[in-house]
Amino acid sequence: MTSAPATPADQVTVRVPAKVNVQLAVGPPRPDGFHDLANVFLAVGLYDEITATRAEGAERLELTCSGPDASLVPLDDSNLAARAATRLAAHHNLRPDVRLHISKDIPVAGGMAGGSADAAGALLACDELWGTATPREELLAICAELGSDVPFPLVGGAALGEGRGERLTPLPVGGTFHWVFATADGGLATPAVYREFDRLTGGRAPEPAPSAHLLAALADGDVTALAATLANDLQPAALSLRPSLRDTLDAGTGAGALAALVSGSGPTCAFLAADADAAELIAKALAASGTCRTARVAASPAPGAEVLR
Ligand SMILES: C[C@@](CO)(OP(=O)(O)O)[C@H](O)COP(=O)(O)OP(=O)(O)OC[C@H]1O[C@@H](n2ccc(N)nc2=O)[C@H](O)[C@@H]1O
Ligand SMILES: Nc1ncnc2c1ncn2[C@@H]1O[C@H](COP(=O)(O)OP(=O)(O)O)[C@@H](O)[C@H]1O
Repeated sequence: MTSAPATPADQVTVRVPAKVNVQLAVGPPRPDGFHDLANVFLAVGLYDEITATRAEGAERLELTCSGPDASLVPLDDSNLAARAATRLAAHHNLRPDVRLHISKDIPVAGGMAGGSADAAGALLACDELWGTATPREELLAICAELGSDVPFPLVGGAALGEGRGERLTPLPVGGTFHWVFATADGGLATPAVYREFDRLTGGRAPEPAPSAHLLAALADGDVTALAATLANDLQPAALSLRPSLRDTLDAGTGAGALAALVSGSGPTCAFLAADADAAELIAKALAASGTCRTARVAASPAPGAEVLR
């Protein structure tokens, strides 16, 4: 007996992770305004879900968003998920007749690359919905056009991002790391944080390089060694723009975190815990400290964007 031919799905949902930068080494500004980076991305188990639904004959792409931070997400053409779907349609000479829904759990403008995650998720969801089977290399190239951070959530796990962060080399991770993420009221704009970095460094930062100790700590799954090597060159700039983050970092280390740092351009603060139980205790203490909006636990590494069946 032969089975019926598969019919294309009318709806596809993709789950896609947030990131923390366990090392973010930033060089001087380039002529194009970007900065060369040694950006060690680690995917963490906080996820957005992107659902793409067939909308044949629709005048234009439709976009909705749900979740506690939904009101902060732009629903116009500037939304990175919408831009991703439009870009993939153009790549295949298709009309972007699709309805996208973002179920948002990643903090918005928090330095956890939620918008980038949505773009990567939308690309994968539309590729599956339209049956376009875009080769991985082409998907990654489209991601890199959309933003420096967009290729990573497609891949997940851990990776070194070079250039402006878009050129990825996967990294081995030898264990599970437990984190607490303290979100803040109000975001920080990434370009403003890079500008403040340039002001603080006088535009003369050294060329960035990955730390061999940090890569070894990741590969060994050694939480103590990782805690000793976490580094974010954008942290002084984020603290300069938002001095109250110092209280958040101190509250987490006071509650037993092995290390604390600003996640990427901030203002979310990341705390590395010895294990899952310690992470729960640190999250409770942070929530009670009055120094953050929410405190969430998450484990890493997390997988990259994946279709949920
Ligand atoms: C800082 C990081 C760390 O992973 O992320 P967040 O913490 O904001 O999530 C990234 O570098 C953010 O990447 P992403 O948000 O994709 O940046 P893009 O859209 O490519 O660029 C936005 C703006 O950020 C600045 N930018 C970004 C990347 C880079 N290597 N150098 C830069 O100077 C530029 O001002 C650029 O115009
Ligand atoms: N799908 C999206 N989700 C969240 N923000 C988005 C999205 N698309 C565009 N944006 C815009 O990108 C800005 C940065 O958002 P986000 O990616 O969450 O933070 P960060 O760059 O700090 O990691 C937001 O303030 C918002 O205006």
